[in-house]
Amino acid sequence: MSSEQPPSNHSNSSNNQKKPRWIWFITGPTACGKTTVAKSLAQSLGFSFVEGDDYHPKANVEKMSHNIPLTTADRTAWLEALRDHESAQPPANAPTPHLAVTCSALKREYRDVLRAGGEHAGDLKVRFVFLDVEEEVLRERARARKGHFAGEGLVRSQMEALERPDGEGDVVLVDVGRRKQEDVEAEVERRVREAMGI
Ligand SMILES: Nc1ncnc2c1ncn2[C@@H]1O[C@H](COP(=O)(O)OP(=O)(O)OP(=O)(O)O)[C@@H](O)[C@H]1O
Ligand SMILES: O=C(O)[C@H](O)[C@@H](O)[C@H](O)[C@H](O)CO
Repeated sequence: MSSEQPPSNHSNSSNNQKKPRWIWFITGPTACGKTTVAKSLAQSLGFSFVEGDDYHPKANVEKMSHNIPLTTADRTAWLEALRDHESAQPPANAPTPHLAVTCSALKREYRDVLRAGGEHAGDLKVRFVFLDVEEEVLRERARARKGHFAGEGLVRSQMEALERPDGEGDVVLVDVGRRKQEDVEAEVERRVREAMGI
């Protein structure tokens, strides 16, 4: 567990020491609950919330809405746009400088793109939560969900693309299959607090 304390606001003036800024990517395949969990985490801990789907180019959304899986080339600019949040100023009125960002981050190489910002800045900590869930549950959630461009037809290809982050030390794995939403949210909050030492 880290002994560093996250800032309660953006100022580091009290002891002149640079306090870390944490960027939490909430990851996993379509309909696993990323948006639900990230919003709840942001609300509970005063993080700013970033919806990763908002940064897809139109062409990507068009493909996904027709159940056509994205390629790595399709995902590159999108991943870079999400990574850019790591170096952007946090909103001035946010209670903390930390972020909760949704991003499927299905493959190791995609997570490595997101890790890159943290490697060059000692005060930036890039971490992941992987929402672990079986395909059948994803199908059910995607089927029940209304008004979203990603439907049940995208689930299979997402599972095929997925490289699980087992053994990656900066990833917190949380089982989200057939568990109540509030239990999942509470576990994610607890695990994130534990990692941050707060
Ligand atoms: N623990 C849970 N139990 C049951 N349903 C859930 C749970 N978490 C989320 N859901 C529901 O599952 C659906 C998918 O959740 P959500 O939109 O948060 O997933 P997502 O991973 O962000 O999806 P996408 O990547 O496709 O945008 C939503 O309808 C949500 O209300
Ligand atoms: O990597 C991908 O194929 C995409 O990021 C998808 O995962 C979508 O963004 C999301 O799941 C649908 O809302």
